[in-house]
Amino acid sequence: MSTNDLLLKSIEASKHYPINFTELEAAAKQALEPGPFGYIRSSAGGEETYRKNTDSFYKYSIIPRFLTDVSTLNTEVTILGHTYPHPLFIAPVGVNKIAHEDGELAVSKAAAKLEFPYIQSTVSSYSIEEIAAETKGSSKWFQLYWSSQQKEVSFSMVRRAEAAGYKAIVLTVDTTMLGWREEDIRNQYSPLKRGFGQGNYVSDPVFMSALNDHSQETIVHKIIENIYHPTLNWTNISELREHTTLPILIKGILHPEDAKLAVEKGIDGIIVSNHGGRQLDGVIASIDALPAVVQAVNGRIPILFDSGIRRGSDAVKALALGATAVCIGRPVIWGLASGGQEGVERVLENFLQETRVSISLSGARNLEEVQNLQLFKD
Ligand SMILES: Cc1cc2nc3c(=O)[nH]c(=O)nc-3n(C[C@H](O)[C@H](O)[C@H](O)COP(=O)(O)O)c2cc1C
Ligand SMILES: O=C(O)C(=O)c1ccccc1
Repeated sequence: MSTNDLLLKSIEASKHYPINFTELEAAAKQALEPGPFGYIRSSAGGEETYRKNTDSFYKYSIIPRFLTDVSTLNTEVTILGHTYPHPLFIAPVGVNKIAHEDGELAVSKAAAKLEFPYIQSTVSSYSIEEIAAETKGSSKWFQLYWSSQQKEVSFSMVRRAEAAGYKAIVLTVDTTMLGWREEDIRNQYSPLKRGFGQGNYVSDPVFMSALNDHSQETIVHKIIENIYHPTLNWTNISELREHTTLPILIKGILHPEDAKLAVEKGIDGIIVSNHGGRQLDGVIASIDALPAVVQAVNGRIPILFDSGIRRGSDAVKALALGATAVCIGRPVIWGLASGGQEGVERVLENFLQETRVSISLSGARNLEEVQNLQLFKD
């Protein structure tokens, strides 16, 4: 099918669903209680970085080329030995059951259907094995939150991901502790304290066997204790390296020197991200951090990107600035909250089609040509 056929198809398919981010968020607000809605929507401190993440995209304008014959389009991207049909990934987002009962199962199934690689969070409501069983043959990566009290739990989860056919490990390094999130304080809302996000822990033999008892209170306490990991450092990454043959990516890089260090330490890829503004408020917008990181890495490892991607043209800008692929966060969860698996499918379909149309209308026919697009910066 040509891009045009697909575009018409998605116009039809989206008839009953919200289309853009603002509409999706409004629909999710209707569907959710203030606690869960606030948890997903909000970010850290005065939400300065949250606003900057999206506002900063406006500083970059695409300068299109015309008369290039854009009748064909190939959006394939090869990352760490695997080829993916498009450079759009699902960002790791935990505790999906706060948005919808089907949680990560709905998201991963929608992702499998539309061939978006799925990055599963450590704090998922469903386990690695439950998701793998429902999405056989699809591309999946595993995001790891380092277990500070029991690093054997980290190694066990990584082994399980490997056994389930996941293709990479994403170690998140910006969440040694949760950011200062005023909305959650206001709402007195902590998903972990309420027992969400346990799927990978309660199914983990190493985690469970170390507990004194299997009461909810003990499980919650131990997860919270483990997820607070301020000691995380480069030595832990070497240890992780010894426990998996999968490629390791680091998520949360913003400084070019950290990007260089990652390359020097043998890390296989990085994700430029500020966690959607949810960690340190006042940090640089993710899109503004990207160019210097791209320069520092100089093509040696793939660079994924997230934080602030709201539509296809945002993805094109990030790719043009040197990202190998981009990850979509909150839009997916709003789709989940408002329409379950079907809602996520609509969001992904719209993202895909807008990205494809945007690439073609900027005169590019593949991702190499997208990378060579010129951007004007205000
Ligand atoms: C509700 C919620 C939960 C998240 N959970 C995780 C997580 O478990 N692990 C992780 O690495 N990032 C997590 N993130 C961050 C996302 O991976 C991503 O960096 C962020 O959503 C990007 O910002 P955006 O959604 O504004 O585009 C979470 C984000 C949200 C909104
Ligand atoms: O809220 C988040 O951003 C996040 O990464 C997280 C951390 C612990 C539990 C649930 C989500």
